[in-house]
Amino acid sequence: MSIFSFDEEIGKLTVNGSCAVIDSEDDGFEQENSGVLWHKNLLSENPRSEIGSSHLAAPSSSPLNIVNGRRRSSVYDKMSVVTPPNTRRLMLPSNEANSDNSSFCSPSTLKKHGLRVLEDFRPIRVLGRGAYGKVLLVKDSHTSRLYAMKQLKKAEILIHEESDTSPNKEEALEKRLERTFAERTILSELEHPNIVKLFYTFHDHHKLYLVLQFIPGGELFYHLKEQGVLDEDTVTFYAAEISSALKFLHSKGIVYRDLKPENCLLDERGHLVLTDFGLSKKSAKNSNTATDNLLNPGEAVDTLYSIIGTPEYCAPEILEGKPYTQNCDWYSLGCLVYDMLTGKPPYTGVNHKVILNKIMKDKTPKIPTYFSEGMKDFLGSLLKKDVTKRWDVDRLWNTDGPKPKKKKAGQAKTTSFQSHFVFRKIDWAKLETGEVQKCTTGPILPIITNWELAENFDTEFTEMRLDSETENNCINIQRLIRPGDAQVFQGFSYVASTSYLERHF
Ligand SMILES: Nc1ncnc2c1ncn2[C@@H]1O[C@H](COP(=O)(O)OP(=O)(O)OP(=O)(O)O)[C@@H](O)[C@H]1O
Repeated sequence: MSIFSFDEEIGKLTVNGSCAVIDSEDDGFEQENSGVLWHKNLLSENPRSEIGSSHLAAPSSSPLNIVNGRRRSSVYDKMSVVTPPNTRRLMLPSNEANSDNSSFCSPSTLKKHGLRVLEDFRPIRVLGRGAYGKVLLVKDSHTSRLYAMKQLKKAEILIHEESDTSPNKEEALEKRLERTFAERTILSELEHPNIVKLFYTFHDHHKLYLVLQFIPGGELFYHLKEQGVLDEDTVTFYAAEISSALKFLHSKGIVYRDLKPENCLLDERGHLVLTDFGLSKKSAKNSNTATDNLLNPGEAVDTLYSIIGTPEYCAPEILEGKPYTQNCDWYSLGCLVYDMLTGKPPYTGVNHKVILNKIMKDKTPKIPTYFSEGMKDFLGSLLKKDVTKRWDVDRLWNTDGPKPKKKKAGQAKTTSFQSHFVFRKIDWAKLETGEVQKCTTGPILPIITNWELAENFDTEFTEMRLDSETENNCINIQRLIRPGDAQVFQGFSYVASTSYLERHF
């Protein structure tokens, strides 16, 4: 199905491609005054901001970082970026193409065309917050089903830092737009038991909305904070579920690029679900082909160049600004496994340069001597800074043919990732068909007495008032969005197929 079909259909119904502007009462749940973006509040309340005012001035592109304990936000384009040769450019509209900012339609028009609108959902509480907006627990007013609604503020995506005088402003904007569409486009094409499901997307004057499956067990980050460290069996179970999701993504030509505990959620049975595909990248090679047109086993997706991700979990080749492939995700898996076992990733630092220096100084990461021999071997193979010596897991992956022999602990060479000693208790065949996820429980069973309470999410979010934005230091959105800017979000709206919706409810 064409990913841009809905808005394009509606576009045809309008005169000169313009639709009615949504009334001010159709704004988001937050009861913001129409057209107002609350900057000071966004900054002071953002729990991920540790940092000084220069970072705070630009939430959309800042390396927002830890404040409470270990929480880290992803880094976008703050660091220098070499333009990827295969980046698909979004066409920015010319000013005369649309001079009234009205690339979206009224709720009644959207409804008529089977699209969802904000008023279909009742907000219940805040689940989390990221660089561009909040994630809310919402209830469908028609069906009473619960969803996680990710809201992205258009102005945050469109505006530039006033201090940014670089000639590449337009290019940076294109990249932000591309990433915004990437999450919606990539998720709408995927179905895997360890990847969050996307049901609907739509947009109004101020925001873009992604209506996702609500994963009630909270972030792995939250459970790590509660438990400190996890035992090897628990960690290898999660590593197997993440690997299955990563291998699936790579086979579709997608690099995830943002593996970290904050993006790993636990479902009601304690199985791991990857969320936040805002930094994922689909290979240009097969972006115009059917989604089931797989790359050959082990074939690399296009080489990428953007420095992106969360530095503590980033592969050295990304931090160095070198070209990289999907193999970067396997290095990040090594960092995450190390983090779950020890309480922190192998290299930490205030920015990517500090982390890179530490990686370069070290011959190999310091793997604690108390780890089992199998785990030392596993981590040593994933955390190789030289990508040519690192495990090429996509090539080593093996579920076909006879069951591979399990390797002994400490055996460095393995012919199959799945047959490594650390995975000796994993039933890969059942994991990959989704039977494990459907019929068994994971090692940590989240306590859920009432799904609407979102008990496994940080109270700093769940106790946040839904209308917490205050009127201080507001910036009028109309001054920030230039005529024609809003047009760039055309094509964002989406409804999953009926069979997909039925399969997951
Ligand atoms: N489907 C979901 N179910 C439950 N909670 C969710 C879901 N999606 C996101 N969240 C919560 O909201 C938080 C922020 O979501 P997400 O990481 O997608 O936002 P983001 O803006 O991309 O963040 P970042 O700036 O860190 O990249 C998550 O860490 C999680 O706690």
